Amino acid sequence: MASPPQSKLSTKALEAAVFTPRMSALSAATPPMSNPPLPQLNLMDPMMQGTNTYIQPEIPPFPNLSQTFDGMSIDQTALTQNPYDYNPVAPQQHQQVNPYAHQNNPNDVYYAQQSYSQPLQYHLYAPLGPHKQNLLSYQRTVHDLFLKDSIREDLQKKAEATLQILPNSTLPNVDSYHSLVPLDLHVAKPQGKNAQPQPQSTFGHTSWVYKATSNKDGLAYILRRLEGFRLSNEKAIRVVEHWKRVLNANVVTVHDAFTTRVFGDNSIVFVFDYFPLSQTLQDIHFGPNSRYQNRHHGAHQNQTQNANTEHMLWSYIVQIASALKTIHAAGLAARTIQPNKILLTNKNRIRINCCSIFDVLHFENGRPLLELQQDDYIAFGKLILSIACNNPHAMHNAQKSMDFIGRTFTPELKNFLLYVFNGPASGGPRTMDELLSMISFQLIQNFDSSLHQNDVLESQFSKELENGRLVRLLCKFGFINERPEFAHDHKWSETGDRYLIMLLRDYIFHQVDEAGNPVLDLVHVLSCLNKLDAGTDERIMLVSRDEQNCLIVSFRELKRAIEASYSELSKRG
Ligand SMILES: Nc1ncnc2c1ncn2[C@@H]1O[C@H](COP(=O)(O)OP(=O)(O)OP(=O)(O)O)[C@@H](O)[C@H]1O
Repeated sequence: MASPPQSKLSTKALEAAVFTPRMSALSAATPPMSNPPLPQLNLMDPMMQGTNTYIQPEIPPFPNLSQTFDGMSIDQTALTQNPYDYNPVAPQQHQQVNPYAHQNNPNDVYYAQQSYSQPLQYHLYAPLGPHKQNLLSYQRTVHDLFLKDSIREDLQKKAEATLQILPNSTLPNVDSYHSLVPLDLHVAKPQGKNAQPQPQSTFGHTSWVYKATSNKDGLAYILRRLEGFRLSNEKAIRVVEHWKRVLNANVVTVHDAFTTRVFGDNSIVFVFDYFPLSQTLQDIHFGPNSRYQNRHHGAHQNQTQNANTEHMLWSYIVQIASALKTIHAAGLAARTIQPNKILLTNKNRIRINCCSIFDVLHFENGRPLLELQQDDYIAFGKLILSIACNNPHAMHNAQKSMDFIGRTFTPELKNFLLYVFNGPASGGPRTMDELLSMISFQLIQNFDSSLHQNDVLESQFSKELENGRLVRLLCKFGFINERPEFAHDHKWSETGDRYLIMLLRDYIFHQVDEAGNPVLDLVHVLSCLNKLDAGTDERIMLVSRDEQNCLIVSFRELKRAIEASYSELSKRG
């Protein structure tokens, strides 16, 4: 019998980390679920030939300045000015939630059907295995070999949200977009005497946000529809062409805008990039489910908490400054810097949403660009002030709020706010270059964090580097070994290549130790499969099942044998 391989991973360390026993223990503990039929994956030739062809599984749907300003105060005219007419109370009246972030609400118009609630079995991704400190430096757990569960689960949820559809939807196809799913749930309102008018969005029109799939490229997009809008000037909609060229990692890219009557009215639709499971800063910081809800920044928090809050604020400031730099350089103004129009798409990762809409809607107003851009700075300051004070109404008592900022955070933050509210001491207009030089140290710090984050992701991805190849190889094994229809075909199963492959499989998967116990060594399996796929010249000893014969054979020869058998199978198929 083949002796156990010299693996760097101890059998003991792996005992608790092997798939099968744990998975079955989990399934035993889990009440049986009425699972939908498994997706039909077509594992045909393209995959086996190493091409990137991927057959989309059918996913079952489920519901839901370097100048100090310390002695200065804020110019009251700047504070009373409200460039965007932003009313922080409005979002509460206009109750909207992301259906993917919440469970079904029976009052919701679209998601009352319980029947298609079928979440993925995330419990299967729970971290398992012994604690790191029990292991020696050369030992690894299974989880060290694959992508972190939290990242995989996050990506799974996002993919699931992207693929979600609305069964029995009566929503029409719009232009080249189909499979519309509404993302902002308009809560059912009482009818008749108590009927209330449909709430208006930031844009002064009833607005709807749909996720939709493009039939040009198959990708998911956001369609933002404004009801009852008549385009009076053809030129207005062409502004979007300028916005299409604004490519910045902190701006939600706009792709198109068109008018339509498919909803039975005159609507204008803007097409944006879709970021699954994103939430607005309004939801995150001031929403009913906000984790900051009962938190009072400042005196009640310790220094570490204040430092964390400031770290988050600088991250927001740097990202918005980057977006504004690109937007202003393109001869445009953002006009939507407000909490309900900034999306959080990942931890501390924000993007300005809905750019271009005001430019189209208020085209006729023709306000000077410089004025609009200066309004962006004030809106920027209001946003940061309200988040720093954890109070959407912080602007109502700006001086008190600024005193609070001065007591709680570093002087740099206060100086930043004074600059965006008051402008430079020289009295000229604010400029992005001046602002950026003021916050240059924070830019470097954020750049550094983002490089660290890249390194973490790269090391995570490297763990999955070879998995695609190995799965294809395992599939070939599965196709070749133990074919019942060829069981009595002497030529197929008993001789040459197939015999070698069978012994190789025993060598890789069916090793036993001196006491005859199975050796479940994942590192041995992975290293054999990698050597086999590479076709190395390393030779191994394969032992027949009756222990009467030994064969010394290289991985290169074994690879050739697998290729030959697989091509014979595909010829017969
Ligand atoms: N580009 C996008 N990608 C993914 N989700 C989005 C995108 N834009 C909006 N959403 C989702 O749609 C929800 C509603 O967005 P919306 O901008 O209408 O916010 P709102 O608070 O309802 O603002 P308003 O009062 O103007 O309607 C957001 O909470 C967000 O989850």
